[in-house]
Amino acid sequence: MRQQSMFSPHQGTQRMATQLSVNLNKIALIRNSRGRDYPSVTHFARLALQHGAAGVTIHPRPDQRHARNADALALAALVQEFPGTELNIEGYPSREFLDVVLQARPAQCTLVPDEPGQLTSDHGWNIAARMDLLKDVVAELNAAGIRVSLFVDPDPAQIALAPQTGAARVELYTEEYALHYGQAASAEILARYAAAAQCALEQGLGLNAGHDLNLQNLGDFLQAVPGVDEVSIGHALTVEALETGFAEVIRRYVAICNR
Ligand SMILES: CC(=O)[C@@H](O)[C@H](O)COP(=O)(O)O
Ligand SMILES: NCC(=O)COP(=O)(O)O
Repeated sequence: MRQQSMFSPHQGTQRMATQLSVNLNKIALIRNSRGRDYPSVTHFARLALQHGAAGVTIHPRPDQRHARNADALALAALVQEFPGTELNIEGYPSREFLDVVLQARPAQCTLVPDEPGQLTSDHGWNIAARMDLLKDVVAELNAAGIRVSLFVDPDPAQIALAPQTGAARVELYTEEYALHYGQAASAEILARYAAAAQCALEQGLGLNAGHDLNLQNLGDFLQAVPGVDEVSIGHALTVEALETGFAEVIRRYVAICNR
């Protein structure tokens, strides 16, 4: 049972479960550092789904430095083996990206306003400024039966515009929360995320969240921010998996060396 956070706007009420979508970008990054399919993105996707994840996420970037377009098709096939699970493909809606998404037909596509060479996603959409583009792209994806989520800052003014694009969900960009977690500013920041979430719910939007969420900061976020349908987590999750398993693997190698 999660502890109730002091910031929870829904204290005393039962929180609906949030779906975990495991982002496999960093598994792909290690794979790409050698020529073979090891570690295999589909193998780790399968492990995630076998162990209770509700879905998997990839964010193929234009330089294909981690998840690649081919991964989209392989993962689309894999989730079919796990009824009720979903593939989420994130990215900037270039023509190349949209063609990959339309071929893979994931349950969800998260549109992110990334520049081609961006290190990682670092801001949400200015929906007012990109309304025409977003309307066209969302219509194209919706026509293919793909639910669309828009990556947004925790800004009610932007979120209030999301329904005009036709998007069904928004994803709150959570780096600011994660960066300040446990610091003096965190209560005020969390309150802003809760207000942004409330705005999304009032607009009838589904609500996702992601970026730099981890085992430490996720629980308080979900207690304080109402109605989060899905979190997508990859970078910290991969590091945490290494931290959890590293010592044991060293122990096994040393045991072999000492035989
Ligand atoms: C859209 C988003 O929130 C990003 O967190 C992204 O999916 C992670 O991308 P990288 O793995 O390239 O940093
Ligand atoms: N949408 C966010 C995501 O997929 C993963 O972000 P991160 O956990 O890798 O920072």
